Amino acid sequence: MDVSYEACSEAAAWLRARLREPPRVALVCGSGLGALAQELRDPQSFDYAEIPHFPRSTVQGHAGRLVVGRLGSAPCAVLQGRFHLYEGYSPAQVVFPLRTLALAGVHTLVLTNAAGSLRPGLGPGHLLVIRDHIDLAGLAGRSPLVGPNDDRFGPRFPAMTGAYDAGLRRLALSLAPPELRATPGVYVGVGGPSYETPAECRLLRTLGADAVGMSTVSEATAARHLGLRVLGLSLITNSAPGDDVDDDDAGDVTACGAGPATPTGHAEVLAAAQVGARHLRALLAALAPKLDEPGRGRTRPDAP
Ligand SMILES: O=P(O)(O)O[C@@H]1C[C@H](O)[C@@H](CO)O1
Ligand SMILES: Nc1nc2[nH]cnc2c(=O)[nH]1
Repeated sequence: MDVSYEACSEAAAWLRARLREPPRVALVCGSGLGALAQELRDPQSFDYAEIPHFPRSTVQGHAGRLVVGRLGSAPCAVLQGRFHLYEGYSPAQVVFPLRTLALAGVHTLVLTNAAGSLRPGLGPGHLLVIRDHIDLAGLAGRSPLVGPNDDRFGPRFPAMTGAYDAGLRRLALSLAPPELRATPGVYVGVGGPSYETPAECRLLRTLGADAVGMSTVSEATAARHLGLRVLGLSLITNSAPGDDVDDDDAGDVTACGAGPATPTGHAEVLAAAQVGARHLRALLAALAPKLDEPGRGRTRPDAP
């Protein structure tokens, strides 16, 4: 698959030729969160298979469709389906859709995901508003920015301090419906697709993570490289096994958060995400007027 700047530009031009107006905000739907696209007015919809160079979704709960419409007054593109490293996609393939949308006009990116809680008291149905992340794959050399740098995307060495926009985070925390018990925290991205062992959860907690998932970090890294403003929202679908869990008996014991210890399967993650999606939709509707601002464009502070 061609992941070059030229391929992204071709996909962006294909979209722009078909859209009533270029998108300025993009939203990536996490597992089971595709219903977030229902917030869009006057939607236009495209299967990923139609869009030049786009990868294909292989995971249940990721429809593989791009829906573009108005979120409040903001022209918004919703990716109903994302790509994960465990599907066999390279980091550059994982971030191809958001690079395309940036070239099509997007300046603000909302990343959502379904995640496991590592923090006591943070349980299924709660929302972690991402303050910072730990990119385990990226730290091990599987960043989407590895390889020759194309300066047209962004600089060779982008800063990742303040990667998640503080203003958007404050807004999300203040506007979230009370049912979501929204709290700021750190998301750790792991490779998957197996869920974590109790020992791995202990390790991740020691690293300072509050929630664990298999996505988002590559996208946030590429988005900052592009100079996009990023908001990250983790809907907690399960608690990861805690210190109190006997490794031989992990299924029986309630773990560090409320609710069931460790997901026993993706179906449970999808079911929990679908329950929380209703409140996330309300949050998006409340955030909509703040996501687009006249005059705002993609910023590349340290671009050459
Ligand atoms: O795309 P997200 O991060 O929401 O999906 C999560 C992580 C895995 O893909 C899957 C595990 O159930 O859900
Ligand atoms: N890695 C990981 N991803 C998830 N996505 C939803 N729940 C989980 C989890 O417990 N661990």
